[in-house]
Amino acid sequence: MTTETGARDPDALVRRAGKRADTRKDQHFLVDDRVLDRIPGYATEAGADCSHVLEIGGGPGALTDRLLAVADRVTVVERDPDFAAHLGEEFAEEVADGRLTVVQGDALDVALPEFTASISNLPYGASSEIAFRLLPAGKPLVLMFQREFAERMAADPGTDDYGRLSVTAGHYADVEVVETVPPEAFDPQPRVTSAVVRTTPRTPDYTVPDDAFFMDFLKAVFTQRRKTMRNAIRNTAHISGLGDPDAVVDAADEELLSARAGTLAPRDFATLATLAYEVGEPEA
Ligand SMILES: C[S@@+](CC[C@H](N)C(=O)[O-])C[C@H]1O[C@@H](n2cnc3c(N)ncnc32)[C@H](O)[C@@H]1O
Repeated sequence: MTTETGARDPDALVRRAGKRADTRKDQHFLVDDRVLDRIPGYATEAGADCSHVLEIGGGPGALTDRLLAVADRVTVVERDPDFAAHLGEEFAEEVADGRLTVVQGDALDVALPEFTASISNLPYGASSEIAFRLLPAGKPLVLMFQREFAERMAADPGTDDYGRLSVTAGHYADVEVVETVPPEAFDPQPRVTSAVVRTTPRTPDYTVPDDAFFMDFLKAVFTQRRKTMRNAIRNTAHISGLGDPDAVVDAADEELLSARAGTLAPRDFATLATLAYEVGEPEA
């Protein structure tokens, strides 16, 4: 059974999978054809290279089917063994001709293939960890998240939503929310609204001293987002691991020190983190 666009009917896919969704395993399946049909377009309209698309969390395969229509090759990672087996059977032809590879495993643990783009309706419970596994690959991503998470990821400095998540995501890519998706588009329906985010990789026009230290520094200063950076750097040395935060404050620019974390741009954090790394005696 297919829809008007020739894609496989999502409800029929759920039936053929022969298994009820388990919401404790983050199984909320997209069943709205219009949303399913639009998602791959967010990648293609931005010129993403779809020669090898990675999908995390294939479930019954409605999005997998749409991805196979735009990609030369798809790899899908699915943790649930029953859904992974279903994907192999439902798309046996594509598996046989090498266009689809099904990997049964946890997207946080399995070795990910070299991919040119990832398009996924992520499991809510692990969406942040999975996104930050994908972002450093420097490829275009189209990912579905909970709306609040998506908005924080895409937020600009000075807005309420702006935080560590916005800076870390913005360090790797330009981030935009391209669509919000209501609970009714899923079966079973989640309690929250979702949103599709598109990330376009970018090479920052600044450097950071060390990725891990940069992330620790951000985590630390955003625990005191309403304090001036002068106080935030001093008060959070136990989190950032700085042995001598006063040396950082003595060396830094007054303009950056008197600003609050919620208003600084990623390059400002990079400037301060570089200084902290050089003179603040970070833990080895
Ligand atoms: C929100 S559903 C999306 C399913 C399908 N792509 C869709 O759009 O209807 C998330 C899927 O991810 C799977 N999943 C959950 N945690 C996972 C993990 N850590 N690694 C890989 N797959 C996971 C679930 O079994 C489920 O099939």
